[in-house]
Amino acid sequence: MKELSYINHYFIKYKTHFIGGILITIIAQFFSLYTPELIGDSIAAIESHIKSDSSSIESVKKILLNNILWIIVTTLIAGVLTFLMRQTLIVMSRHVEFDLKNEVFQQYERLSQNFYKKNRTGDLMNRISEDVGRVRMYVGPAVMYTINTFIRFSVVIFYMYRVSPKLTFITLLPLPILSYFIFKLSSEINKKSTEFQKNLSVLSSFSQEFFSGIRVIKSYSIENYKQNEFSNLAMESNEKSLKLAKTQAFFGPLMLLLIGISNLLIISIGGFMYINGSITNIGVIAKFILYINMLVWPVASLGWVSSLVQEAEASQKRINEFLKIEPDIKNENSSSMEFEGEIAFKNVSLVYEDTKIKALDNISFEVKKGETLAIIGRTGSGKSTILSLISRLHDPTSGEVIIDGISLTKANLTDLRNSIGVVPQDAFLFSDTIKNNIKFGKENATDEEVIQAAKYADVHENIINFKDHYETMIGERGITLSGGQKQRVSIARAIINNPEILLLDDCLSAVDTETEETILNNLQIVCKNKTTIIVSHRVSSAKNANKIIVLNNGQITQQGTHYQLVNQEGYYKELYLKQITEKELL
Ligand SMILES: Nc1ncnc2c1ncn2[C@@H]1O[C@H](COP(=O)(O)OP(=O)(O)OP(=O)(O)O)[C@@H](O)[C@H]1O
Repeated sequence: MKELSYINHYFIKYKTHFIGGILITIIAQFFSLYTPELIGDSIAAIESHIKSDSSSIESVKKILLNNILWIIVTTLIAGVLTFLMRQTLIVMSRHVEFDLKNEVFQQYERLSQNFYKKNRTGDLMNRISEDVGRVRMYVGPAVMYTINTFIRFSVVIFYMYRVSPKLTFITLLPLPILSYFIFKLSSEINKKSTEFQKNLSVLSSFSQEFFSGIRVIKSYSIENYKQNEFSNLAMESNEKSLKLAKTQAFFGPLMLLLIGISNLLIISIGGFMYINGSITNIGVIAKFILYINMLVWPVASLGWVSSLVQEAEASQKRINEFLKIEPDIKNENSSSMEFEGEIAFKNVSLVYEDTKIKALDNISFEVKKGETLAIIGRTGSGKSTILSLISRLHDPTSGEVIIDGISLTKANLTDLRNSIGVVPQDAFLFSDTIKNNIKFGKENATDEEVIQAAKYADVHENIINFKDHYETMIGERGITLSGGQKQRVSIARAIINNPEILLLDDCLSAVDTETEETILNNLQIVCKNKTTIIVSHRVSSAKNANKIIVLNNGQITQQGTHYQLVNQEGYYKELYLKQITEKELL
């Protein structure tokens, strides 16, 4: 219960539901106890009429009618109260589930990229769905059944003891055994159900990957191979579900067996006691049968509840592990800041923690406000890493990244990121309309601003050719954009907010050189007086920059203007000559 103590504050937050639920449960129990009492009394009335003949049939009828009416009324009240009990305690658990999901999600949002590299997406999804779901089972059903059992037990045993202490003791004997077996069975069911669930998530991850990679699968014609893989996984899942069903099938018979034993004990022992006179009427036996049947489910639920609590404890432990993680990148400054866009790297090195790759090695350069810097270099030379340091997705291992004279670690992270427009290499777009994807860069942008940004990114003409224009859905539920279209929508998204700093990570690689030139010319208008950093493999993207740096193995090997670099031996000149020749060949 140590881990579950984390959610105690939710019981305080929802104290009205919680306390209300307990009170309603107590009252419901009292009303539900009227039925056995009234049935017992009715049988006793009939018995005394048969035996003594002293009471007239009319008075017995009156007693029976009266009792039947009371049974209907009290059962109805107990029913309404049971409904209210669920409405308070189970509704409370749904609120807690909602809050906890939000809490976990907020934590996910705080955590930095390293966290996402260390944890698999499936695990992250499980924390927020299955683990939170199990904790809800503790807050809702487990708490509700425990309160219910405790109250019902106390009240029923008090009533039974009042009538016959000896019969009470004997008939209660099988109940702890019942509880023990149900506990064992529930644990087994939970174990098997977890295995089954695990298998199901493997199956759904497999299907998800299959759907995403359907183009590759079809082009390589490996449908049969994938079908076999799927069949094997489905078979495994089938076996696990059969095992689970078999174990679950024991539940009902076990309950019936133990109810049967208890009833047998009441009838036999109660019968002897009636014969030898220690019980005065048969109504007592009827009452006891009904009482014991009322106790069986709460006792059985104790076993079930304890396995629910065990599961919830394990789930909460996993959730707590995530909630306790402190993000590597923290916002240390909450006072609002405005950035001009002067960037300096001072002896910056970065070694990626997990791969131990030294992506940057003692890098120093400066970009003045309004200037454009181009970064050129072979693949894996560290270009994207420089951009990720400017957005502070990582912190350097040594050295300092400075913006407007302030070390990035001291800058307000939210304001910093709001001042930067990023076009990443992979141009990720959400499954939403084109308009919303562009507006993502500026929530309150007008339609005119969206269109203007798309025009600058040279994608407006493409968009208006789609049937639904800017309302066209893209991604899973809509059309598939070409690589170049995606890159341009992504550029529109980055420039719509008119950011002080624009980071373009090889984002024109999928467009032809003509479109590249149009976009670069447009960007010169948009980015007037803004700081721009362009990462590219093409000289054409870099040539107009105020400064170009050439990276190799994380080090700056050359720097200067296009004119200076084409006039010195090195990678830039080689690339320039190669790309000029390619262009001539076209
Ligand atoms: N998040 C990461 N974790 C670990 N290693 C990384 C990470 N990102 C990049 N690397 C490694 O760091 C090195 C530099 O990568 P980077 O992406 O900065 O190169 P790049 O010059 O942008 O390459 P490309 O031109 O192919 O995009 C590479 O060896 C890469 O494998």
